[in-house]
Amino acid sequence: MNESTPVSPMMAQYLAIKADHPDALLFYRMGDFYEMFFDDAEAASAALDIALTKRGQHLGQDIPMCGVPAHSAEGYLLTLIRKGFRVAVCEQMEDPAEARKRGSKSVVRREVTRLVTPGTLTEESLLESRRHNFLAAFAEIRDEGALAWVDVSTGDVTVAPCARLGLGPMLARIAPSELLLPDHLEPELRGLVSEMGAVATPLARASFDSAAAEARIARLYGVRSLEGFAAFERVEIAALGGVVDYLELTQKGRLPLLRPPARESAGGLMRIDAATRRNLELTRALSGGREGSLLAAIDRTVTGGGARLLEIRLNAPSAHVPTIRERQAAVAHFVEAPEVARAARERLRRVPDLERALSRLALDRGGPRDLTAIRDALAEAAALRRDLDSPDLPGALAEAVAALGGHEELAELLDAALVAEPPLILRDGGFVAAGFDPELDETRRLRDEGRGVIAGLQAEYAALAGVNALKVKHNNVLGYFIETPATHAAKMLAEPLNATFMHRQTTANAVRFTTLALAEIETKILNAGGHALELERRVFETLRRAVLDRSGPVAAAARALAETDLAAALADLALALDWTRPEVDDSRCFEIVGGRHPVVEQALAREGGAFVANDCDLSAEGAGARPIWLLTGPNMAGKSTFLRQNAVIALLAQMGAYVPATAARIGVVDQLFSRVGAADDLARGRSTFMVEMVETAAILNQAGERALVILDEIGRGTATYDGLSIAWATLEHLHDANRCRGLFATHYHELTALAEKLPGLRNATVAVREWEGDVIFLHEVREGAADRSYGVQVARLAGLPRAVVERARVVLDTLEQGDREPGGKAKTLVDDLPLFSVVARSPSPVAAAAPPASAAEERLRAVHPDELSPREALALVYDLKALIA
Ligand SMILES: Nc1ncnc2c1ncn2[C@@H]1O[C@H](COP(=O)(O)OP(=O)(O)OP(=O)(O)O)[C@@H](O)[C@H]1O
Repeated sequence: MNESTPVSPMMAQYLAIKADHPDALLFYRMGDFYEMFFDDAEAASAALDIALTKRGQHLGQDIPMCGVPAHSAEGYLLTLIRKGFRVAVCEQMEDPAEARKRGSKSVVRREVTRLVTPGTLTEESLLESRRHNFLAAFAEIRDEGALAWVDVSTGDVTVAPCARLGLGPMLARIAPSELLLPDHLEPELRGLVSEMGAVATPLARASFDSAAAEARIARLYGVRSLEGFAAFERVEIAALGGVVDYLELTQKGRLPLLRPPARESAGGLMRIDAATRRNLELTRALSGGREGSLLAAIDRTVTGGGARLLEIRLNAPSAHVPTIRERQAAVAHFVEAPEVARAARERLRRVPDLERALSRLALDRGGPRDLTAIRDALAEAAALRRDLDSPDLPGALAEAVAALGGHEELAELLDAALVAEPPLILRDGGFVAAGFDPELDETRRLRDEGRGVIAGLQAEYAALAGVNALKVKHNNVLGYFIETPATHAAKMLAEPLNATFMHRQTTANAVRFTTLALAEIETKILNAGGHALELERRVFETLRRAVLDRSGPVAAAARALAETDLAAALADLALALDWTRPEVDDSRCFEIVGGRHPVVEQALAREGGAFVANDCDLSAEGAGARPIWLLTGPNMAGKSTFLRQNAVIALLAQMGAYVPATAARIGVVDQLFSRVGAADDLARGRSTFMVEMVETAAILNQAGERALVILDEIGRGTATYDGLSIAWATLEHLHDANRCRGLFATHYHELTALAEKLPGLRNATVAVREWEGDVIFLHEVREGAADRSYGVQVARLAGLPRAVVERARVVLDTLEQGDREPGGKAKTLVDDLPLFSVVARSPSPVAAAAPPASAAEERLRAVHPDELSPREALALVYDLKALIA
């Protein structure tokens, strides 16, 4: 170490704390700022775009530094977290005056009070109110795996078995922002985790030790054994243990209010893998945003909790018929009573986010507004219960409505204790209502009416001394004092007045005194402000305790509000868009009458277009069942839309919603697969065709009898004959081996011949009409096979140069005659057809392939503008218009 620049005590403290948190930025509190030093300062100043300065020296080098004001730290934290940093927040744990008492060299005691990471946020400003923010942990014991996930901001905890192979789909479904995993797995899984949009955080293996975990979790919930919650596997306990260990680490012992862990059994949910989610654009459109996704199209919830529940349900539709029916019944209740639903939604709109307020209070990170949020939410919940209560409520809704009430005592307490609109920050005070705490009222009176109290004293003392000119005054040296003109000095200093008035000072014209009462009042006034704040803190703590004592029922009310909101929102959607209640059962039926695609329909509606509804019957039961449809039809006809709409209808039905159709009967689908041929996957650096084949393989290997498989142009990413052969074999495999329900769209018309061989295959086509060389899309799905692709016509609609379109027609005709024989007619084409020979000879292939001129063009060519009168010119315009009409 460089002798000339010894490490300052503060820097020594900084370095010691930093050494405990090497992988986080250290927000080191200094007065009103959080300061960062060294590499942290350089990284943070770049990430936050703030000035990098210097402060002193360390080992002979300048110390880089940057800082952010403590009062606006949240915004900076958000930016840092979004950019992938973790932040250790280090606070001053004592008043600097305390530290000075220990000697001039002593440093204020500081401690890291919290580690801020993507998965552990609770602040309103750091979270999206309508989305969950999950922290997940993956554990493995031998060849069994489990995933646990928790939303610290709402207290939801879930755990499910999850083999390593299933981790990708699980992460795609839950979309955690952070995944904890044993450090030895991190290198292997890092890529997968970041592909799913999460940050991977490695933890020591000990964090996942199942025996220690069990004890840790039992302690957290204050129970002897976890058996009361569910029969957890060891590996599930290990995963939960990882979460709890990390929470203890990051929250520095202050644990969030976690609900008892729910165990998700395998088989209860419709399984949907990551690619299917992407293809169906469940929560994100292919463009990346929420806009254009199915979620955006169906979300009519009016509360944050309702929106979060909707996303969960959409991501994990049920495969359990009774659960699905129960949810449908709740929606149906509101569909049948639209007025009740409307009023309920009006009320729900006013309900603050109960779950998040509750969890901030539990973490002791809450403020007065979290208390008023709970007060207001409970009041609305009670009113909602009165509005909704009726003897004919279906099961799930009846349970929710019951949970909305029963909080009167807490609601009354909060109501009496809090002002209508409190300030944001606890230490500003001013949130406790007058009349709640007599001592606080008195203290505030002293603080606010200090002058009045002093004025009262002045009158009292003037009368006592018999000196009308007696005044109570204030200056910075003496504080409050009593002053009389010098003429009264003798009387004031003599008995009996000198027993009350104590001499402080004599000036040229006046004598100054104090009294015991005045000194007391002065201290009271001075302290009143601080004291009032202290009393308010106490009240806050009492209220916080009262809320936490009832956290179970309050959390249940929060869940009930979300359930009610979701059911009413789905009913609103069904009524507004004329959706129907699907019949869901354990059969292998799949009959949709008049089905529509909600996102495409909404997009068309915005442009004034109408969606053409289509039927689909993939039922796999009964004689003559044809559970697989082979769909051919021109480009742009609506094949992809049809495929997806049926998958989406199954999904909506199983999440418990109504569906965009006039009638629907669906035998529960336990796996949903949707693939589009040759989607680009440049991010993963695989060839498009490779991706397509990997994904197809996954389906062929996994899809069972209850699966619904949607394959859109599989095989298109390679040479025609290879593609056709792969599509052919895939179709046969789905039909014979997987025996699932499915839709298969293709441009390989050759495949339609398979319908004669495979009894469960039906040919279907999307109808178009040809008119004067153009295609008109009817968007109607009918039985039968398409006669051709109309690709050339579609290309023309797309604005391909006319010469290219004409040339393509000629090539197509020749190829069709030669039956796509690679070495045959195509070869002749290259040699014989005019374009290539023309290109060789003429610089203008466009002219060479020019089409015949239209009547209007011919008419125009014949015109000599110089010879036209204005009247003739006008007549010509009319003629031309008539010609092109
Ligand atoms: N049932 C429908 N009613 C009205 N318009 C529809 C319907 N289906 C599709 N469309 C419209 O047609 C457009 C093309 O549909 P889609 O992408 O499904 O066609 P496609 O046959 O899969 O085309 P390609 O073979 O080129 O992929 C959609 O964007 C939509 O605007």
